[in-house]
Amino acid sequence: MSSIAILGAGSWGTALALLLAEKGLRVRLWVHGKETYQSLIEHRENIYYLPGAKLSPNIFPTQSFAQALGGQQDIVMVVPSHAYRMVLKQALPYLQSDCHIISATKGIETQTLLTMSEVTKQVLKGFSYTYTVLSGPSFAKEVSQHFPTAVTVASSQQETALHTQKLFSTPYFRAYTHHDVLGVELGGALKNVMAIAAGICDGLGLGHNARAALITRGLVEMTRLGVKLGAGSKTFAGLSGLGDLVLTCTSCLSRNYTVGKRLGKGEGIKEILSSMRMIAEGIKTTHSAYFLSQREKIEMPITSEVYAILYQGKSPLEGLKDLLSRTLKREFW
Ligand SMILES: NC(=O)C1=CN([C@@H]2O[C@H](COP(=O)(O)OP(=O)(O)OC[C@H]3O[C@@H](n4cnc5c(N)ncnc54)[C@H](O)[C@@H]3O)[C@@H](O)[C@H]2O)C=CC1
Ligand SMILES: O=C(CO)COP(=O)(O)O
Repeated sequence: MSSIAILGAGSWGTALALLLAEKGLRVRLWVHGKETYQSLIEHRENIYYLPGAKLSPNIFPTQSFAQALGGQQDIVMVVPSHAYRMVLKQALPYLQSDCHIISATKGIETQTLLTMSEVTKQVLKGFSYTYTVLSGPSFAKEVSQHFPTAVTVASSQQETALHTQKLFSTPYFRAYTHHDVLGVELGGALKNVMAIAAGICDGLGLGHNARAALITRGLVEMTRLGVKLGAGSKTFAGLSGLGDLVLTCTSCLSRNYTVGKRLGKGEGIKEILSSMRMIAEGIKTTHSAYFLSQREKIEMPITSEVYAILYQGKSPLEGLKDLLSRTLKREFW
């Protein structure tokens, strides 16, 4: 039986572990927190991040990088983006040459403004490895319940993308290959900013028209930044851009949308964060995207307003009003 390592046992890491274990792989699941580890060992269930899904006997939780990574060829990175660099650095001594890193993390590093493939390149400098990003509209809960799901797996090398496609695909989980690593990464990260904006819009009770406009104009500014950074524009119309935008801008299952909705209803960001155990990547990604837009001189009005609401104390209603009162424009890309 072949095996795989997964670093990160939050909702997504646990759901992917279940999926791969069902395919007959032995999954070595590296767990960050003690409580989560105990829950996985004692209850064979991740009661904090994915309650209700029992672990198959093929999943082996561990807190040791040596145990998780020893002899592994395929390694899934699925920790929050702020922890990605540190976890990969800790993993490095146990990685074998020519290993395959599959990142399922969605985010842009705050200090460096780098995507996860770029962080990987820095940390694994001089080391031989291949890389795939897995992204797209995929709530962990629905995947763990075998609801039909489609994602994108992108690698600069076609055979690596094909390998990842085969590794993850099941009758209910369909993986499409792609070559545009940067575009797929940026789509998955930037949609979280728009999900916060859509949540704010709904929290304020501004209606469906406003939300549809936000999603569409959100896609425009995501694409504009992506293209400036070197991504392909069409990538953003795919599963990792439009697909994930539609999902997370319209569902209360999205943590980012929920953060936005609570902001729109009048709660403060500190209060919201102190009540959440799970990660809402969009909060940090808003910071990164805002500074990227400044650096690249790209107009990103929705991102700028979400930034002002999250980081400069602007009221959500003022933010939305300012978005609507901008000078009139042509609709073009
Ligand atoms: N949950 C979902 O439906 C999906 C999540 N993702 C992405 O997957 C990544 C992981 O998210 P989730 O699994 O949802 O997270 P989660 O919010 O369910 O759990 C967070 C996990 O991060 C761990 N963690 C916290 N601080 C850490 C640190 N310093 N070092 C290592 N681990 C640490 C926690 O122990 C926990 O296991 C994110 O980038 C997210 O955007 C992508 C697709 C779907
Ligand atoms: O990325 C996701 C689904 O594709 C999960 O979205 P949230 O992090 O907003 O819950």
